[in-house]
Amino acid sequence: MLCAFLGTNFLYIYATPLLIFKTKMSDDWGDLITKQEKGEKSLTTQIDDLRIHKDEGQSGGASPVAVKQTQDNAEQQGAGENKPPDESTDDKVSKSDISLLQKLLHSKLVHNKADLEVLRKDPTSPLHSVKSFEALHLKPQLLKGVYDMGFNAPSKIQETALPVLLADPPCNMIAQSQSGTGKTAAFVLTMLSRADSSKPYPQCLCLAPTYELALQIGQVTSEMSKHMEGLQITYAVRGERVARGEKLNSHIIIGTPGTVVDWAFKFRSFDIRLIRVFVLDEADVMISLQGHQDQSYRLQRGLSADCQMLLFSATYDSSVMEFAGKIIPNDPVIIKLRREEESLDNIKQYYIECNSQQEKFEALSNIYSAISIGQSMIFCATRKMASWLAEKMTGEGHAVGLLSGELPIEMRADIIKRFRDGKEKVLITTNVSARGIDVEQVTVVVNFDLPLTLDHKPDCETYLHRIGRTGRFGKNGIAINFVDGHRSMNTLRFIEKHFGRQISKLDADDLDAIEKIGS
Ligand SMILES: Nc1ncnc2c1ncn2[C@@H]1O[C@H](COP(=O)(O)OP(=O)(O)OP(=O)(O)O)[C@@H](O)[C@H]1O
Repeated sequence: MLCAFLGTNFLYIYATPLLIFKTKMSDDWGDLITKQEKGEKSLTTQIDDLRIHKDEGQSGGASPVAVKQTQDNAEQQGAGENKPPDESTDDKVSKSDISLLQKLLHSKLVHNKADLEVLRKDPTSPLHSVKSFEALHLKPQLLKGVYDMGFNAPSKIQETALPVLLADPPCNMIAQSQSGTGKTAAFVLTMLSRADSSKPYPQCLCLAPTYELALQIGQVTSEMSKHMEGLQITYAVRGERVARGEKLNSHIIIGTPGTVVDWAFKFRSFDIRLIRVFVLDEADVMISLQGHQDQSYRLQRGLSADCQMLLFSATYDSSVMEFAGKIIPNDPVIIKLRREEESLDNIKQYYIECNSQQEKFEALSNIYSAISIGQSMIFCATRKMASWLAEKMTGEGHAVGLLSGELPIEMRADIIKRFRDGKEKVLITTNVSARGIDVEQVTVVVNFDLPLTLDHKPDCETYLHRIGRTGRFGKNGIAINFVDGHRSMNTLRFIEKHFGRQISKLDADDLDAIEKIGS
């Protein structure tokens, strides 16, 4: 079935002027998926096959280097209630994978109506917001680059962050807001405002947790600076080499902590004391990766006292805050934009009792035949279950997308994009592989398996996150839960009680009743 998504041997992920990611795929996707299901070499590890090519004639690009997937603390998620925990290693998605996936998916701003919280210890730091980029008095070439990217006005977080970021004397900042709200653009703009291309040495240093995330930032930097003649960017990432004693004459370094530490302290390719802007992006991902925290501290300690220090994160828990406090110790302005709350308002919730997997499938078929469903997401406990269901539904003529955490990240992004574009109307997924994705046009969510935590307790937070995506923007949504036995009925009752919202019983054979829920 995946052949339908990827008809060619090569999947092109990017075709920007700067970089082209190209991955060689197996000729036979069916074989690949079978191997994957048998637990042979995971597709994720095949991201090793990725190659990045510099497009000649562009400045600031990376030279060809092999991409190696970071082996970081992959999160694991338990399988469904019918599976013992040791069978639950179905899907593993790391925080850096989720971050990259979000970057690949966010082609435009995520709007967030939540209130911005600003905290500042130093009352002299500026605090006003700007409604236009002109008001920031940017260099004309930079302003041109910003407009060329289609940015007409600052995003919500940029409105408040940019005046602080561009103030003189420079202010330190810790900023948290969900992915897609404009953080990268804000700090890239800051680096480009402060970099002086007439001085032939690195003045801005940006740390990202992984190779791929560093390249994403580099891409934005190159694009935004395309009218700034002479401005040079260097990637300090695995595979890039500097000769011992060789001095960098580029203005901005974007890299991962390990390589930057080597370049700064071992090879002395640049003088870290001359860095004017230090950015640490994706702090929450950074701390999930072994060694990155210590390397970041080491670099931070090498900076001069008047260097502007900035830290960005999509989440803001105590471990991120502790890290942030050490990286940015001096009077940072702290900006937080909370995620908009998900709610069960506007969502009709139902449950259907079934005795077996096959019965669940038949009930699902009845639903799809009785009501006209715009787009729907179906959540399964395990990858195996998701594949089984995808096959059955495809057999019934449904255009189905199957999202599995084992697939390489760019394939997952492609599957999600296809679903967003309406090319598939049904997206079947496991809990883990759906993390971090927002598909707003979904009208029906089906819990083929109810969500459970790793220790097999009802997972109310995940339930809300799965279902909460249907009833957005005042639209009505439908949630259908399959219950197969005593334990899952208890899970359902727990969730019902937790949210204080009724989950009504639906008879899978009563087509009239099913038709009514769709009206
Ligand atoms: N002021 C703006 N106007 C229009 N689009 C914008 C603006 N700022 C950023 N964008 C676009 O919105 C998307 C998200 O922005 P950005 O990548 O800066 O967000 P982020 O918070 O850093 O999220 P992520 O960490 O996922 O990259 C990008 O496609 C970016 O080009």
